[in-house]
Amino acid sequence: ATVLAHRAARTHVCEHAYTPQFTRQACSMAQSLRYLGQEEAQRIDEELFSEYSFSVDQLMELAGLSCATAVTKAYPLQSLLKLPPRVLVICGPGNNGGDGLVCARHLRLFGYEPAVLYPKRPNKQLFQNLTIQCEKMEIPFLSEMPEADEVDEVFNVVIDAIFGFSFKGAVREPFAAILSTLKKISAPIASVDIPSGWDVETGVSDGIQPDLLVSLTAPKKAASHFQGRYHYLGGRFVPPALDRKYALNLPQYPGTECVLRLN
Ligand SMILES: NC(=O)C1=CN([C@@H]2O[C@H](COP(=O)(O)OP(=O)(O)OC[C@H]3O[C@@H](n4cnc5c(N)ncnc54)[C@H](O)[C@@H]3O)[C@@H](O)[C@H]2O)[C@@H](O)CC1
Ligand SMILES: [K+]
Repeated sequence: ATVLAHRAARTHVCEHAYTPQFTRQACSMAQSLRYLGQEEAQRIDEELFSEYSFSVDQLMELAGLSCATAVTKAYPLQSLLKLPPRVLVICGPGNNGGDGLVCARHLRLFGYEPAVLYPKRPNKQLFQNLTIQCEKMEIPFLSEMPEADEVDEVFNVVIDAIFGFSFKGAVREPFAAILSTLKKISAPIASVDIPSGWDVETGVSDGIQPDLLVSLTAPKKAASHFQGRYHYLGGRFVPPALDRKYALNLPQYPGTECVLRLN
């Protein structure tokens, strides 16, 4: 019965795919999980807010929770060698950084000891609220990026929530210096949505090399160059009609899980 239901669901994807040129061949290609281009990811993001009436706060909460959950699966508390179980969360100036703040708050609730570096804070209520929530959770905010050897001495994992799918061009300061420190550390890096500094579609060869990548909503094209140990899909909030419209072909998340391991 499960197999039949699965087949029926796939047929459904094909019949409702929206592009007029959606041929039988494209239809069969769409059976595997789609990796999105930059503009497509931005369009889907926009549609979630405009057509599907989600608020940014809602999706950010689910995205950040997914990231914290993936971190607990890849680096369980009991496996950490450096105690206390400190984790460094580096947040950028956009929504990827917001996911990082949410992730830090959940990691604290899960028993980790996150510290946040948030050097460029947008003047928006949403980010101010997320910052206050972290402070109230007794999460320290660092005033500067620690040196590479200090990171390795103190932190078990570094969460990279610097840039997501809107990153473009050469990295500007202070993030260029932060990313160059991250290239020197040996502690594992867990990237939120995109490894920061990577071109969203082509990736880059001399960038940071995360050990964990949490792709949100659907992987972006750069994720095909990911060589770390853990690739998770998170952001379990996509309505079926949106999945069909963009032929995302999202896999079934197991049970009540908010993440799914892809590799
Ligand atoms: N629809 C979705 O799939 C969701 C997306 N979310 C997150 O939102 C992210 C996208 O957020 P945004 O569109 O705000 O953008 P980003 O967070 O990717 O980054 C935009 C910020 O980075 C700066 N920036 C861009 N290029 C730069 C460069 N070369 N040097 C220095 N600064 C640069 C921009 O000025 C802007 O402040 C996703 O990757 C994901 O993490 C989640 O919060 C919620 C759901
Ligand atoms: K990132």
